[in-house]
Amino acid sequence: MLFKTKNIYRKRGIAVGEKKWWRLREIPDLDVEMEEAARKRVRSLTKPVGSLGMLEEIFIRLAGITGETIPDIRKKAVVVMCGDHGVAQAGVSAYPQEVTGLMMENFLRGKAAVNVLAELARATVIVADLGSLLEPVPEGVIDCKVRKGTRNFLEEPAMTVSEVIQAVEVGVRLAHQLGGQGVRLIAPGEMGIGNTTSASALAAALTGKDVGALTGRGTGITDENLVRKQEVIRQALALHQPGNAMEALICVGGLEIAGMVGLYLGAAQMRMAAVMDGLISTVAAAIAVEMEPEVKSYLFASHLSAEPAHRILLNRLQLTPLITAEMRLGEASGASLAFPLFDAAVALAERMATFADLGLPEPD
Ligand SMILES: Cc1cc2ncn([C@H]3O[C@H](COP(=O)(O)O)[C@@H](O)[C@H]3O)c2cc1C
Ligand SMILES: O=C(O)c1cccnc1
Repeated sequence: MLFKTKNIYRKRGIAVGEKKWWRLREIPDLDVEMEEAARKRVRSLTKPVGSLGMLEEIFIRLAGITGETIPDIRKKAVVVMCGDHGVAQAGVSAYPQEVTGLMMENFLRGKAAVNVLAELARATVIVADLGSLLEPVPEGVIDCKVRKGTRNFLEEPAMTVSEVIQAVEVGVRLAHQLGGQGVRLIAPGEMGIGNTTSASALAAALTGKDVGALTGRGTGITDENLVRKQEVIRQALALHQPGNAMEALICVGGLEIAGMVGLYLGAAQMRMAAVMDGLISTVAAAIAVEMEPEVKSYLFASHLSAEPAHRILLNRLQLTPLITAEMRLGEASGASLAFPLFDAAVALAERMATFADLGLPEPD
């Protein structure tokens, strides 16, 4: 049976937007005094004012996030959230659904792109299964499977309210655990064949932008399949008519995307800086910001994906990507690639001489 989201709420009696069930802790404000001290420190360094560009901004915001004069960001984690998508049956990806499970095993062996890049950045890689079709969940993967794949959102909402709640909570709790272990920089990543269709539909629902303008080729689909992908998204949005971000997540989202929403919420609650990757992670971050606007202060954009919706979402979040490398992979590969820039930002502020060290007056 087809039904609209509002009816789901009525059926289950859950006021998803009002109860703030994801708020395991309050999101702390940034430490503005520490930010001010960091800004002063950056100005005092032996270089023209502003010449280290975004590296300066990173250092200042990290100081505000951590409350530390020299933020200790040695502990970094990449969390690859995995889930399959019912809509993949509509022929919207260039690859079959089995690839999701195969890639999970690849992550475990340390052989995926994200493993290589995370290792270079000395970041830990954690893999969590929220909804893959793979059974049993391989040892080494965190088993938090809510359901084997989402429903095909061309026919019915992808998830139920309670499934979304479970998946978001997985992310929030995982972020809390990592924060408790001293992780200061987190990069939510994902694996899920078909998830650029889900993410583009979410981006369209969030921004109201034209589906034709924001839908890309994901894994590299043909012209013909791109037209089909756009049609799938239009049909799904016409069917469900989501009225807000949470309704959109329920109707056209994914389990791994909901889990990433939780990671961003949990990261902010734990004063962790969250580095976004490409389209899928950014749409999850944008949903988290809709749920809790304070999340935005904890977000950093790593790279600009070739997916057109990514630029649109970054503009909406008013964030500038550090890297433009025409990547379109996901997994948190772009975020991992950007991790060393964060170390660079801190090292520069910590180790450069100041004008005072040279016996020169500071710039006005
Ligand atoms: C081998 C392989 C490795 C990947 N790693 C990330 N993705 C990326 O591609 C998928 C999204 O694209 P689409 O919507 O077109 O299916 C996601 O799983 C994403 O993380 C991969 C895709 C493949 C094929
Ligand atoms: O932007 C992304 O994250 C992306 C793009 C294509 C395929 N998978 C992920």
